[in-house]
Amino acid sequence: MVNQKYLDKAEVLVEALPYIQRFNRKIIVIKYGGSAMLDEELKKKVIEDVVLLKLVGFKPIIVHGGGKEISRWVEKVGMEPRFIKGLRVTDEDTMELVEMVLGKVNKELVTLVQSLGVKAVGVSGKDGGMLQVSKKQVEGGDIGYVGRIEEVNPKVLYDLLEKDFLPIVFPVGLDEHFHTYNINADDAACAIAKSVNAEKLAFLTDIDGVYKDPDDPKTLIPELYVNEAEQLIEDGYIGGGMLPKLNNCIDAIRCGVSRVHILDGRIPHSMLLEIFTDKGAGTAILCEREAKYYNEED
Ligand SMILES: Nc1ncnc2c1ncn2[C@@H]1O[C@H](COP(=O)(O)OP(=O)(O)O)[C@@H](O)[C@H]1O
Ligand SMILES: CC(=O)N[C@@H](CCC(=O)OP(=O)(O)O)C(=O)O
Repeated sequence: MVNQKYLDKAEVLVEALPYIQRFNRKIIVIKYGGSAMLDEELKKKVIEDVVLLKLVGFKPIIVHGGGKEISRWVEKVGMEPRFIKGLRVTDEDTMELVEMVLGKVNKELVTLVQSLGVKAVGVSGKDGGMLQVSKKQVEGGDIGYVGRIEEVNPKVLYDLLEKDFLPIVFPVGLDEHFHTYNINADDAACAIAKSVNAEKLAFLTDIDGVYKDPDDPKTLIPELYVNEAEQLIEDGYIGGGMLPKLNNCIDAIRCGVSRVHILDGRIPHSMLLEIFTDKGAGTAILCEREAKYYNEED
C-alpha cells in the first residue's frame, strides 16, 4: 500500500504540470526586496525557489533591493536615512554607500544561487548600458542622485539568459553624462520586466500583500484592478515603500506584462505556491474594470 503522504506529494507535482507548461522558456522577473532579505534562512528558501524555477525551464531574472541594509550603513557612518515619497534622498556620500552595499548584497545572492548548483551573474544597471536615467523630480523636495529610468537596454540580460546564466541585477544606473544614480529597485524591476516582455513580475516583500489598512488584517486585498489601485493611492491608503511598488505594478500591467503579483517573501515558498498551485497568494494586480473597492460588503 502506498503511503498517502507520498500520493499527496505526487498530486502536488501533477497539479504543477500546466503551470510548468505555461511558463516554459518564459521570462519571470522577481523583485526581491531588502525588507524580505533580513532572515538568512528565509533568504535561502527564496533563492531555492528561484533556482527551482530555473531548473524546470523558466527564465528567471532577479532584481534586488537592499533598502534596509543601506539604511543600516547610512546610520553606521553617522548620517540619517531620509525618504521622500518612498525614495531615498541621495547625496554624493549616500550614493557611494548605496553602490557599495547593493554590490555586496548582489554578490551574496550570486554566491547563494551558485551554492545551489545554478550559474549566476550579478550586474548593475550600469553594465552593458542597461539602465539609462535622468534625475528624478518629485514633489516635496530635491532627492539628489535618484534616477528616473529613461531607457532600458536588455541586451546583456538576453545574452546571459541565452548562455543559461541566471541574471541578478542591482538598481544603480548612469545618466547621459555617465554620472551614477540610485534607482528604486521596484522601478528597475518594472522597467526590466517591460523591456524583456516578461510573462510575470513578482514583488517579494515583507508584507502579505496590499492592505486598505495595514494595521487591520481583515483588509488584505487579494485582487486589485489597476483603476482601484490608482484610487487607493489617490485616497492616501498606500504609504512608504508600497507606493513605488504599487505604481510600478500599475505601469507593468498597462504596458503588457501579463501577470503582476505582490507576495510575502517572509512566507516560505510563497512564490512557488502562487505559481504552481491553484491557490492564490498575496495581491494580484489585474487589468482595468469599474472600481468598487470601497465597500467591503460589496
Ligand atoms: N496599504 C499598504 N499595504 C501594504 N503595505 C503598506 C501599505 N502602506 C504602506 N505599506 C508598507 O510598505 C512596506 C513594503 O515596502 P518596502 O519596505 O519598501 O518593501 P521592499 O523592501 O520589499 O521594497 C510594508 O512593509 C508596509 O509597511
Ligand atoms: C531611490 C531609492 O530609494 N533607492 C533604493 C534602492 C534600494 C531599494 O529599492 O531597496 P528595497 O527594494 O529593499 O526598498 C534605496 O536607496 O533604498
